[in-house]
Amino acid sequence: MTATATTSPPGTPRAGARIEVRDLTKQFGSFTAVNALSFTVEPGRITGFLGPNGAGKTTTLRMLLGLISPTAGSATIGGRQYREIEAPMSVVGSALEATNFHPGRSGRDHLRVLGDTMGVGGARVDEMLELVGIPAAARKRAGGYSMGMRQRLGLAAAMLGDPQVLILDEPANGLDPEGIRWLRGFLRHLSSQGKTVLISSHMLQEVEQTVDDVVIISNGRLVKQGTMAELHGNGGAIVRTSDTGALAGALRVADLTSTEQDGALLVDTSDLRLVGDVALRAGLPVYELKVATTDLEDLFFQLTEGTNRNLGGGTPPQRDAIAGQEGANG
Ligand SMILES: Nc1ncnc2c1ncn2[C@@H]1O[C@H](COP(=O)(O)OP(=O)(O)OP(=O)(O)O)[C@@H](O)[C@H]1O
Repeated sequence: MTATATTSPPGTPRAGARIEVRDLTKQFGSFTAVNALSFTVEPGRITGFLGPNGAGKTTTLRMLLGLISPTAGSATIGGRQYREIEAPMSVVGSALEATNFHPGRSGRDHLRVLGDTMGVGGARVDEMLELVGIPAAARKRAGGYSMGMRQRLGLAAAMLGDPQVLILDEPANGLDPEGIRWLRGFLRHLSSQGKTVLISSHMLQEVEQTVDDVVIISNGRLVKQGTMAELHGNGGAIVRTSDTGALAGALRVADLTSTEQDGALLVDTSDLRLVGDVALRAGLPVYELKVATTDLEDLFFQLTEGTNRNLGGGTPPQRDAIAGQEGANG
């Protein structure tokens, strides 16, 4: 890795910084886009910031990055508001939209201009283009880039200052399955170095194999924060036999609670051998035995869409009509 003012010495991964959002609220006129939102994002983990379209994800990220001011509450990175951070691009890298490149400038030139403002040299630019897999394409005009290439260029820009914290808005958008797999490996590598990674998405399924933790919002409010494992649930075991009542009794004797579900039993343990042994001792056949998993798509829908204001509820105001009220930073 090329030594620059902002690059860590080789082999000494820097610890990331925690993101803390406390009672964060943003109103556009009388419309509350983000409503008393609180959550934390830990270093060394990939956190998915999830919610349906219009839930308030981008608005939250813009407040976190000091692009708009909160109406109330706070959003800090490593204990400081973005605007208080010295050399912020070496602490926080972000890609909010994949489209804001000058169309006539090559991807490489775009990064060079950005690098100049950060004191980062051309070698680092080329290294980042290599890292995101577009070294050749980066010499062409960004106006001709596919969505996936723009995403990769945005990522390279976010990484230029070797930041501890990476904040990406819908980074999987426009990537094909191979691109999503690549992104997963890329982010996993960064989090394993102790960096803090926050990515937004309106689809849980899109990022379910990528993220460790989730923050789910709907209508500007938090509906769930937890680990992906918690979201999947401990599940329990599902067992199917010839005599459900008899197996339920045998499980009870073994101190296991079960409930009938679609002709099978849902048992409050994820130890499948234990359930199989109980059935064997009771002389009952086992037709099916598996860990019960949560249907994430269903869960996400239950948590969010049912109350989504953008699906027929209250009408948000026209963006442009309100945007002018934001002042210079809005
Ligand atoms: N400048 C603005 N003026 C008025 N309303 C706004 C403004 N910015 C956002 N909104 C509204 O706030 C709500 C939240 O928007 P936001 O872009 O944060 O949602 P999101 O979760 O990022 O959605 P998406 O996945 O579609 O990007 C939406 O109803 C949006 O129309």
